[in-house]
Amino acid sequence: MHIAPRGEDGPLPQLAFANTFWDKYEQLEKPVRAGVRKAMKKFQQLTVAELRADKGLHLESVENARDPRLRTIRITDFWRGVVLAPDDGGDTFLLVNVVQHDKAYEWAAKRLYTVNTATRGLEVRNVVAIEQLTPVLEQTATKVQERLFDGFSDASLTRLGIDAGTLRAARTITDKAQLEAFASLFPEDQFEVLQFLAEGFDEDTVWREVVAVRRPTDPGPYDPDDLSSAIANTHSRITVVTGAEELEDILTKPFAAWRIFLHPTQRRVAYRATYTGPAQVTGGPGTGKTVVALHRVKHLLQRSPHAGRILLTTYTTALAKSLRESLALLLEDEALLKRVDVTTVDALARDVVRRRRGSVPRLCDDADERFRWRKVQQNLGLEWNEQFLSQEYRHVVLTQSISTEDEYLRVVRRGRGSALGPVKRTQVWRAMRMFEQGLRKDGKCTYLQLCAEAARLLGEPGAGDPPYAHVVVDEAQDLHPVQWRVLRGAVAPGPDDLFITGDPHQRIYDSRVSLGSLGIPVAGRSSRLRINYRSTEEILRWAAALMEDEPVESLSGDGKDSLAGYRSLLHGRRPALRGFGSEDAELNAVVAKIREWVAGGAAPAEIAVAARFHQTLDKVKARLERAGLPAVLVREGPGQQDVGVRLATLHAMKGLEFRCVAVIGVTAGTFPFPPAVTPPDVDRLQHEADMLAERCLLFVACTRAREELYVSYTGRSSRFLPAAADIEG
Ligand SMILES: Nc1ncnc2c1ncn2[C@@H]1O[C@H](COP(=O)(O)OP(=O)(O)OP(=O)(O)O)[C@@H](O)[C@H]1O
Repeated sequence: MHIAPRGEDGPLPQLAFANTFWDKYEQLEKPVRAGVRKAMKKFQQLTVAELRADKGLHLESVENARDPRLRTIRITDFWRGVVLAPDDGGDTFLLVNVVQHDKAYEWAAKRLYTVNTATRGLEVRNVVAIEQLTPVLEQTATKVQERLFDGFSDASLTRLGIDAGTLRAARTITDKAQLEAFASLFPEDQFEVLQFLAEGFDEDTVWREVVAVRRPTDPGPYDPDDLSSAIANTHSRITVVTGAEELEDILTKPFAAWRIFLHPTQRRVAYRATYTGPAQVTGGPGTGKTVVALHRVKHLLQRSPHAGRILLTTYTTALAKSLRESLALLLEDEALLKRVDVTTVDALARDVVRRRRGSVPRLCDDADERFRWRKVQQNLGLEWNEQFLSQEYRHVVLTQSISTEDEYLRVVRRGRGSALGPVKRTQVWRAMRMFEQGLRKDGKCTYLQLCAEAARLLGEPGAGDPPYAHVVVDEAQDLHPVQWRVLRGAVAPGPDDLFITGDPHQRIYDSRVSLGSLGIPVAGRSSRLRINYRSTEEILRWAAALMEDEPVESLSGDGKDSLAGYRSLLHGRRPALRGFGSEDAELNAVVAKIREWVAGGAAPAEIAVAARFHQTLDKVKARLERAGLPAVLVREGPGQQDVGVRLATLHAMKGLEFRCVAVIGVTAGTFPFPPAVTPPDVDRLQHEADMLAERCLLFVACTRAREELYVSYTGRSSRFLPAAADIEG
């Protein structure tokens, strides 16, 4: 039980906020928010006895309440707060909602708060709705052969924390859709248990993944009335406020739920005291991998307040900028923030080379690189095209650090699906040499060559201590083995050296790695996140179907990864798929769609249009501007303050998110895009990898949408899309 500090006339209360309150707080009008602040201050100034007697607060019980501990308090003349107040002389008060006057009583009357027998967390249910629904469903359930939870005994369900009221309702459920209808009615932890079971997980896995991550290590005897302990156990939904400053801080700053309420699995992996070596966190889009990476940085900084620097990396400069901003939100202490470098691996490599060698060669961009391979191919009159040569260089020569012809002649070309005998290898090697010499002559290098050089410098004898105490990697799925070598060299092997987050389903640059072989073994230190916090379930299902349940190579390269159990608790409209007879009609339709979104309340900056080609985006921009809608190209790096619909290529959508997303031009000729896919007769494995990367590209773009997803094409639709819609226009 919480022991409160004593005021002169008794204990001062302990104040806590529930997520049900935060969900709506930001949308409340200013005077109502001011009322909340004023009321909450009283909880820090008055003793429990004074609070109960305070006329301004007017702590009042609710008529016909199913939970006698629910009270309402005055916020303004028209708004009331709903508070769970102990009726046993305890001192913890939980603000659960702020609702318009009459509705506050109605809301409160239906709610029942209970302590979960297994997780020991505090849960809320709409007990009135459940009791009304259950007898109706019981009737229909008798007519059905099989119900969703028939395979689980009452004892198993009880062990997992399902209590009598939930059990009776759960026994009536026939399918997943019915279960979803209980999402906002059932107690939260119990609902998650049922969702896991419905997804096919067995009892022990559910215990491990849902119950154990929440249950305190030493739970002691179960006490259904110990509100304070239950509140303290419910980190994922309740935040306890300790001081006046903290209260002011959280009520006045823009609220970002991810800073405070972590899912138990997120909290467990981010705040685990220590990992004995590299640790890995995977999960589908929007499951909070970036959030976990940020909290891990916080944990590492706080754990050792004076020791060593931390590197936080991500894939692009734009994402690094956004990570830096988020980290500043999470860490209020400037001194801690200064100990973190947030950058890309390429920028780190450039820095290492510049420091050690005094200068860095000029970098060759993708177009230049392609041009150079084409020239090499033509000069030598080779049978392989530029794409094949470039991939051979990337996947074999750089990956396996091949530096001599002899090594190349002997190497096992892992991951390649084409045979090359010694004569052919000699020819290909000549191409590799010519490519490297051409770059050297021009004082240039590719990014990957720069990384290879940085990794070599970091590993050189006498190179000194690695620059970082800890490395945290976000968006890890697209890193090439030489980039991993840079990271490996940037931190000494040991406990908490590398913390890696990524999603192999979002691999769009075909980088295949085996982390173990790079000195980054993650076995036994891997976790998975399954709940999507970004998109609605409707968007998520639609997007996941694009992947056709195709198992993809895991992040660490030692098995397969799947999206099993991946889901969202949010619901919304189903994504729209539309086909058009001409590009003109398709472009007009996307402009009309954006107008509709804006009219519906979305700010232009909350909307994105994604297309494969820059030219398509330029056309969209011109039309939007003609329609009086501002638009900005993401490649120009707009800041948060810039208004305008965001226009991005599909590759540039990685890591971003928007309220509404339109993905256009998803036609048969662009997905898959023939120049991006190696023909199977050139290299079978590369063909498969390229096709998968094309699918992933579409998947990534579609999973950026929070509320609305719209996909369109002209003529014939891409084969990755579900059954074609009727052609319009
Ligand atoms: N515990 C949480 N509470 C509230 N919001 C959360 C939580 N975790 C994540 N989010 C929100 O969900 C969204 C997705 O989170 P995040 O970007 O970390 O996911 P991700 O797994 O890195 O996504 P992706 O792989 O698609 O880039 C963000 O808006 C984030 O703020």
